[in-house]
Amino acid sequence: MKDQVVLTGDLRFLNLGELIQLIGSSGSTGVLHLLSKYVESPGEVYFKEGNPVDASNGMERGLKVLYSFFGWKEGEFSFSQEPLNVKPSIKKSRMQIILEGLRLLDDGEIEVKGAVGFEPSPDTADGKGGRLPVIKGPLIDYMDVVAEEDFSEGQTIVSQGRHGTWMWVVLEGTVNICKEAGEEKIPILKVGPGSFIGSMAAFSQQDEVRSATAIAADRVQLGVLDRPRLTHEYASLTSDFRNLILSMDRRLKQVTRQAAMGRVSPQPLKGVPTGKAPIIPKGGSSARLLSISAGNAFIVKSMKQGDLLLCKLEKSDFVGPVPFLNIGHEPESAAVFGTDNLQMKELNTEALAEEYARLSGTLRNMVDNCATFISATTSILYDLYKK
Ligand SMILES: Nc1ncnc2c1ncn2[C@@H]1O[C@@H]2COP(=O)(O)O[C@H]2[C@H]1O
Repeated sequence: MKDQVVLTGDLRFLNLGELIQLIGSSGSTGVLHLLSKYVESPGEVYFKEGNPVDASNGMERGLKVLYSFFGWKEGEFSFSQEPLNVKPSIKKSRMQIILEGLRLLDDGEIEVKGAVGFEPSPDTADGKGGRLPVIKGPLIDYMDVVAEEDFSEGQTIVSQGRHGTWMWVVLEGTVNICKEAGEEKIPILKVGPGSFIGSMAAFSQQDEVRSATAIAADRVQLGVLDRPRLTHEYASLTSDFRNLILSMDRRLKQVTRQAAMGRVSPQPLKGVPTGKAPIIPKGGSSARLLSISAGNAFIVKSMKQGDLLLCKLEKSDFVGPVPFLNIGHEPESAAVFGTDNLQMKELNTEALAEEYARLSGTLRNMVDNCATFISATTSILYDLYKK
């Protein structure tokens, strides 16, 4: 493969977090070159299939160097697709890196290189302030946008508990995603252009209950998606792929519920068979992708503060790494425990990867976006639990 520069630009317009998301959504392998007149040597971030695996600046390498690039507020970048010749030293998921990088920057732990200072922290949906990252989706495929809708700041787009199956892609502006608990609206995430609103479970159901409330944080333009076309495409997928989509949707709902509870008080795990050996240990490199046919599995993150249950899985849910998605759970950052009656069958990851590659742009973006939401919400959950 010949080295090929596929993306160049100015860091004032696309920051490192956005670049990582962009390169991540294209699944590219190559090197991101950074140049800043405020730093002596150029920086490099090495991407393997869309994930940063190493970074270098002068003689220094690794995750700390990658975080330092979040402080490069001015400069130029170029990304070239090329084969990699580095030993991966970074194991964190894209979203964990972005969230941690932004947090370190906000906390003043990363030196800002350039004339631009800190951006003010955006307010949260409840007006109490605090930092919520904005999650952007992959580049929008306008093929499936059938209409546009405008919302003004503070307007509710969907309300938790209401029924509805419409789906949108954010074209412009930012949307606050909140969980409602009694009178309280608990902010979970902000989502920006390219992100989707509306659960993918609606593909398999005539009726769906909204799992959260979405409120326009500023002037928002949404693209209404061609649900009949997307539902038709969904129906044409293999049952394994449909189950994968539904299972991701359930994971997102569970971690979101956990994150909302975590804001009230951290919930330690109950009733999880952690006394037994895990069926997938954290970091286990030989983990396969499995589907549950009976019993339950529990995804558990072990932290200094104690074990944290991320989700409880049941029949038809997948367990183990999905090679083409990064949700930041097992095996790289969490372990899996199973009940005694747990039965699983192995999934054909090659066939699933081929099916993923054949998806329409919009459906693939929705799947990727859901994975990013899971990973981002899980990172928020970790942060809450640490406090
Ligand atoms: N943790 C989350 N991160 C991002 N978006 C979410 C999250 N939880 C819920 N949502 C969105 O909020 C929407 C509420 O309605 P739905 O359940 O149809 O679909 C939901 C998702 O699109």
